[in-house]
Amino acid sequence: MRSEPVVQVQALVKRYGTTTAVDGLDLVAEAGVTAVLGPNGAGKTSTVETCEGYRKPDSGTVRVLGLDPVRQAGELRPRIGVMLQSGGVYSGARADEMLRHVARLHAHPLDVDALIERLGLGGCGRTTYRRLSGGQQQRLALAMAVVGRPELVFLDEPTAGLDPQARRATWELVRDLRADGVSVILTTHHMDEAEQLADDVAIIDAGKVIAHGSPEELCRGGAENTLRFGGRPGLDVGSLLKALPPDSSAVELTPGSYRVAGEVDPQLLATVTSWCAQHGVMPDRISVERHTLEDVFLELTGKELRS
Ligand SMILES: Nc1ncnc2c1ncn2[C@@H]1O[C@H](COP(=O)(O)OP(=O)(O)OP(=O)(O)O)[C@@H](O)[C@H]1O
Repeated sequence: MRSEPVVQVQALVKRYGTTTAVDGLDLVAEAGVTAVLGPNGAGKTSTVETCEGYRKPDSGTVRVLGLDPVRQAGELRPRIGVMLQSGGVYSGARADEMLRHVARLHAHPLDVDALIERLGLGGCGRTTYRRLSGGQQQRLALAMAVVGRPELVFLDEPTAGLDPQARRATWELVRDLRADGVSVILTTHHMDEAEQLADDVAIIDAGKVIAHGSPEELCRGGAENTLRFGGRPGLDVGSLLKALPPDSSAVELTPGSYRVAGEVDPQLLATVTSWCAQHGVMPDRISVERHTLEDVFLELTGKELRS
């Protein structure tokens, strides 16, 4: 693993006329998989395209693998892979030709045939790009981004519109890239994708990073998690509260239905069950409601993600 961050963005500003798409954004991505989440128009694509060297910052600094993506593009380009949402491909070329062409531009490419099989493109190698389905075009774009064995790959919504099987194949490929020491910056609208794949998540809203951390850290840092259990009505919740860590709460919501809120971890679960044992309470149900990244996102931005 590299010790220096793969991406360092400081006070980035990107404007289009009177629209400020990126508004003083700071982001540090370490080696591994970083997911960039945000509602429509949050500035994700503008940020990522600036990192790829396709857009020039209005102000601020961007370093990718320690290099300036605009001024040192010649040095950077062979070391990164870029999956564009669309375009950049000659639509009359055959899928396998394009992939082999990109592979030849790199010193140590992946095995093209294995990659074609891997992404379920085996049947369409001889098909021209324009005749591929949307999902096939997307998988081909992914293959072209990774075939050169880059050190860092930018994937802009890699699974948008894919069927579940192609989505799983894409996830597997991202996991393999990570295992091979390749870092990935991934924009996505799928929370489960971020939760499944990312070491770190940056949530962007209105051109700024508003939260950054591992999925676990972000879920812990959001609203409290809760534990619910059912027992006989009228239990002494004051006594239960004394057994719990200081920032917890315990209430009887309706007769016989109890809710404990706070940092719900295995220790807290053990404390509640042990308190029940000491007081001769046999819970008839017990459940832990963990906050998902989706909840955290909604709390922070007040917006739903496009699905
Ligand atoms: N080339 C452009 N010219 C003018 N405005 C633009 C341009 N590209 C983006 N914008 C505007 O900048 C803002 C941020 O757009 P950007 O595409 O970076 O956001 P995003 O988070 O990637 O959104 P999405 O999830 O919808 O792709 C939006 O208001 C968008 O309309």
